[in-house]
Amino acid sequence: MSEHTYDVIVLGAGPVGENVADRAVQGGLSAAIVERELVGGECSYWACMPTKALLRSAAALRAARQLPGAREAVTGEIDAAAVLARRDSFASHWKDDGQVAWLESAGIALHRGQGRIVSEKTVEVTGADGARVTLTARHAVVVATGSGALLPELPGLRDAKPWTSREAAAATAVPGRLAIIGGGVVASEMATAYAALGSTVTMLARDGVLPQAEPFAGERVTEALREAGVSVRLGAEAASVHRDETGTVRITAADGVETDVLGVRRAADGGQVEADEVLVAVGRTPNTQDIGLDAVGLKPGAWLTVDDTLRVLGPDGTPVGDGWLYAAGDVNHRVLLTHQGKYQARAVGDVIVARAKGEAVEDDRWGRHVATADERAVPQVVFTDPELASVGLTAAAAEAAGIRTRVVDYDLGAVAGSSLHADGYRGQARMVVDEDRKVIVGFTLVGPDTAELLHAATIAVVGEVPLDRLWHAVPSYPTVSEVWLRLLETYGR
Ligand SMILES: Cc1cc2nc3c(=O)[nH]c(=O)nc-3n(C[C@H](O)[C@H](O)[C@H](O)COP(=O)(O)OP(=O)(O)OC[C@H]3O[C@@H](n4cnc5c(N)ncnc54)[C@H](O)[C@@H]3O)c2cc1C
Ligand SMILES: NC(=O)c1ccc[n+]([C@@H]2O[C@H](COP(=O)([O-])OP(=O)(O)OC[C@H]3O[C@@H](n4cnc5c(N)ncnc54)[C@H](O)[C@@H]3O)[C@@H](O)[C@H]2O)c1
Repeated sequence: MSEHTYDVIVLGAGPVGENVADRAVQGGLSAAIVERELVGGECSYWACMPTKALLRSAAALRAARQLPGAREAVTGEIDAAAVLARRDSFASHWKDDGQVAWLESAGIALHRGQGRIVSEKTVEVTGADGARVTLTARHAVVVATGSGALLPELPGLRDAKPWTSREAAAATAVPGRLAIIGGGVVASEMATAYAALGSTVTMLARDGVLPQAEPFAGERVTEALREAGVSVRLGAEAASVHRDETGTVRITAADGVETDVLGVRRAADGGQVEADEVLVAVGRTPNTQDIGLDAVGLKPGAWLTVDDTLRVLGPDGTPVGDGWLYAAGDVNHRVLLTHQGKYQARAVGDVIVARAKGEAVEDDRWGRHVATADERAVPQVVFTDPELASVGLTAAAAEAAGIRTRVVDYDLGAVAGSSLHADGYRGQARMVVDEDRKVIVGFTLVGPDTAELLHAATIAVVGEVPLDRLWHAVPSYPTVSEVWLRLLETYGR
């Protein structure tokens, strides 16, 4: 068994692990990363990039079809094979040579295999051939092992060979009929993608569509999915799944309660759904089952709880050992998004360097070594059509947090820039104002091509820019961003 010592050892070479190691090396430490599959992680090969590639061509086609003059130039239908081929290239054909080359250029050592913590600051790596390597960290071990799809205990589900987000992202053919269990982000994006690629899609959205977002956003996306031919069954809950000998999957749905877009509640249709594939998209589970957590007194299979500088906390609420164990990204369950995980990674890499060098730790709110934005300023774009772009708190979440709020809504389609952007542009914007501090604590946009508008709102929320100063941030005419002015005018001066 070979042995190596580094300043920092990172478990998992997803986007988060890569960034932790990079920051540590940039700070003058040595770092090794352990990866059991592909360097680049879920995001690169089975999540963010391939799914967005599946969605993009249809969005461009929709945009062209909404404009006279351009519409006439669209003479055919979407070419699903070409979309899948473009997706393949965005998943780097499921090869990680490019990212391995980047690790080398960044001075990060790579050990391939399953990493397990065996004792304080010590990790054992078991390669595919069974060979073992022991790695010892001088300063820190960082768990960045991410998450996997959660499969609920549903009679018949596992035998029916369901798709998870991985199979949906990497499919080699478009199924004729696709059933989706779930109504969250993966379910909504994949319903949008596969409906556009030609599948007949049925969504069993037990808890509604995008229930974490402002209600108007989920309603607009539900409406749009239905306009695109998706059967959205709000309130319907899958009770059992069976794949017969012909390959057809039958999902029996229990009756539920449906709340329609006007808020009217009624009994939801149970019954059966038939499909060629069933995608299960009901959330994630942490990749901590087999990483040796028991060796340090933690529970295998659990999400890792962390303090402000992302050190893993033990059952007694204090950092494990002398604070040598950190967790960043999906695995700490703070925010399951790539950009937010990478933000944590920068804080973790830098704080490990600071502690190693005996420098001051800046762990006050918005300090260099903490991920304060995770608490109340998380931006997210859901790439449905229309897109949902949001940052910070919804009106309901702000109220629940005890903030005295005023909610301002504006019809996005009524902005001059929107009507130019697309004929029949439909959308809505909401800003949630903290009335005591006169700053924005939440912002949501739902409408075509709103993704790129989000960052202005993120800066306003993170910067806690006072509303009276925002009046001086004048949006250009005629852009969709003029909604900022309209929202301020509606709020009043
Ligand atoms: C379908 C889908 C679409 C998404 N789209 C977006 C999006 O558009 N934008 C966005 O911001 N987020 C998106 N996300 C979320 C995003 O994918 C995750 O937040 C992100 O991948 C988390 O990064 P991570 O590095 O923490 O974990 P991962 O990307 O999961 O990487 C963890 C790595 O650790 C490795 N690993 C695990 N255990 C071990 C071990 N014991 N030893 C060695 N290696 C190990 C894994 O093989 C993996 O490579 C999406 C998620 C899904 C499922
Ligand atoms: N564009 C993006 O930013 C993007 C895209 C995809 C995924 N992601 C991230 O990946 C993570 C996983 O996405 P996801 O869609 O799997 O999770 P999610 O948490 O967004 O949605 C899961 C949904 O399933 C529902 N649900 C839970 N158990 C259920 C059950 N037994 N039957 C029916 N419905 C059930 C929940 O109410 C929830 O609405 C999310 O945190 C998300 O932020 C981000």
